[in-house]
Amino acid sequence: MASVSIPACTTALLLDIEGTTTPITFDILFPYIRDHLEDHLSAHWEEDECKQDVHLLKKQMEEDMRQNRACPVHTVDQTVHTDEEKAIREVVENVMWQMAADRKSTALKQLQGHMWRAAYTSGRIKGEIYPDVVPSIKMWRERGLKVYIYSSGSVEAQKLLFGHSVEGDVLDLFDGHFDTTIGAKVDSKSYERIAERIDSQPEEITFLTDVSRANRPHGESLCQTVLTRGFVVAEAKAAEEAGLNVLLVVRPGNMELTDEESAHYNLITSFSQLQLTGRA
Ligand SMILES: CSCCC(=O)C(=O)COP(=O)(O)O
Ligand SMILES: [Mg+2]
Repeated sequence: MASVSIPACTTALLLDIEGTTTPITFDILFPYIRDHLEDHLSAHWEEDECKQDVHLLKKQMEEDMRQNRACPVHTVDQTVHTDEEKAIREVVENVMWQMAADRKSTALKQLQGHMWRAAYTSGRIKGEIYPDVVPSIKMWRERGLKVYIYSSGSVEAQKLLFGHSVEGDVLDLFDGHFDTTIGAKVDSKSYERIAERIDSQPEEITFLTDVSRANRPHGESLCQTVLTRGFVVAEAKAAEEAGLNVLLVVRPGNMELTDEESAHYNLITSFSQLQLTGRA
């Protein structure tokens, strides 16, 4: 395995989760949402947290409609009798649609985090982490580097995943967490804000991520992707624009890179390939 050097001025590593520290298939977490969504909404509909989640989802739907983004047309099924059942069906429909399109809206991610909480704390699910991740982070920290997470998953969901991982509670490996409340991962301003928040210059940060452009669900045209997501620029490009050093992480199941991207970015298949040149 070839090693890849990071600039000697690097003081911090910023890590994506899905496709970078954790398998992209997420074959436990996302199916859990699909299987339990309706029951979760029915059980917690009158509680403040659930009301806030639904409020945020409704604001997102309104924004999507204002932006002329494709969204589900409500086709409430005939078995639905009460206003509450109808409202729940509409939320379910919208959430399923957002998940099918792999939307990264703060509203969706907040609801998912709240739903996963009970499953993690009861031990029903555990956060997946690739085996090279924990030893590498420990080594980077021993060499004086700070390590942060920046994921579309909410900070609460991030902490649940690393706090209840297959390797136990590894939360103390991280110096901080960022999610889309600081800005979208495809917006270069988000990376500038993170640099400011961690008191670093952008060029002192190395960002490890899997996504170089918008994920396009299988069979969807580029035009559909632009309509449903409202962007085609990706997080690697946005981070680069902000002045960060970017490494693309190639893991099983990640989106295939174009020849141009493979030539442009430094690629790693394991964190253990990172070489900390010029550091004590
Ligand atoms: C934090 S666990 C859930 C991850 C998630 O919901 C997600 O969308 C991952 O996106 P990422 O930015 O880590 O690729
Ligand atoms: Mg990712």
